[in-house]
Amino acid sequence: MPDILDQIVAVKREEVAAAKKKKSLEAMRDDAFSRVLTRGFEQALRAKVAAGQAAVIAEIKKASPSKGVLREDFMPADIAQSYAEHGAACLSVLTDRQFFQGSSDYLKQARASCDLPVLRKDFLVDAYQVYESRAMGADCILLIAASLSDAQMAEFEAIARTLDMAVLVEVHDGAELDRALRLKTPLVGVNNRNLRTFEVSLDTTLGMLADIPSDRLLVTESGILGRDDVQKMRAAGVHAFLVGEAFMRAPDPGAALAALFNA
Ligand SMILES: O=C(O)c1ccccc1NCC(=O)[C@H](O)[C@H](O)COP(=O)(O)O
Repeated sequence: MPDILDQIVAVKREEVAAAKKKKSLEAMRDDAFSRVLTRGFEQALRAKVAAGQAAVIAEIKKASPSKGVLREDFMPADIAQSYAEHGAACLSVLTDRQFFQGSSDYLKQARASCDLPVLRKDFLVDAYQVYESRAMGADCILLIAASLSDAQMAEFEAIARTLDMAVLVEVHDGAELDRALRLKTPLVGVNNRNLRTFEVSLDTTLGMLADIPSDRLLVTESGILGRDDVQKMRAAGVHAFLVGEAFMRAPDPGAALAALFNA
């Protein structure tokens, strides 16, 4: 039985093949280039850190493979506005439908309701999806080292750069970090969740800290649930966070962000 990451990648390949039949690569590329203005994703993170604050990428996700449905009352525009009012640096919006109950419409609604830069949180397996990400309005894409070859990561990053999109490269171990550091992007996410087993440990980030060059901006991802977690990270010199579940389960996700990071 293939693990969950392999299942997701297989579905993504099928989705891309179907999408290309509806809209060609050339047409998608034209759409992407017609959207000229990106919002500065890296700049938004760095501004928070420079101000001595936590830089929070606040996630909008209805459900996940490991936790099921996180939030019934799911209104992406309202959630995005609340995040913006409570000091998020950026948004992350799940667009995968099958495994996360996400949608490209959610990304569009969230981005239209505030002025924060937006990460398209999905599983990219084909260059087509990089253009598609920009066409739907994303300011940043995610490259998951566990599911991409070096050549794919370099190709997708190069396309993202031509579209003025930021790239967050995600790793989970030292070997993936070595590969990620061959890219140009300064944004390195360390996912505390093993995407194949769902095991979560904040020691994943803490154990890799020393190997991340100082010119990279480390984003710790997943499993940040309480103020102790935030304090532990900040004491270790980690100031950028990607958080989903802790906010999604709260009545007001933005207020939960403030309580976790600003109280
Ligand atoms: O969240 C999952 O269950 C999951 C399963 C398989 C692949 C990816 C998955 N999540 C993506 C993420 O990395 C998280 O949504 C993100 O880092 C936020 O994590 P959390 O704060 O723990 O919701």
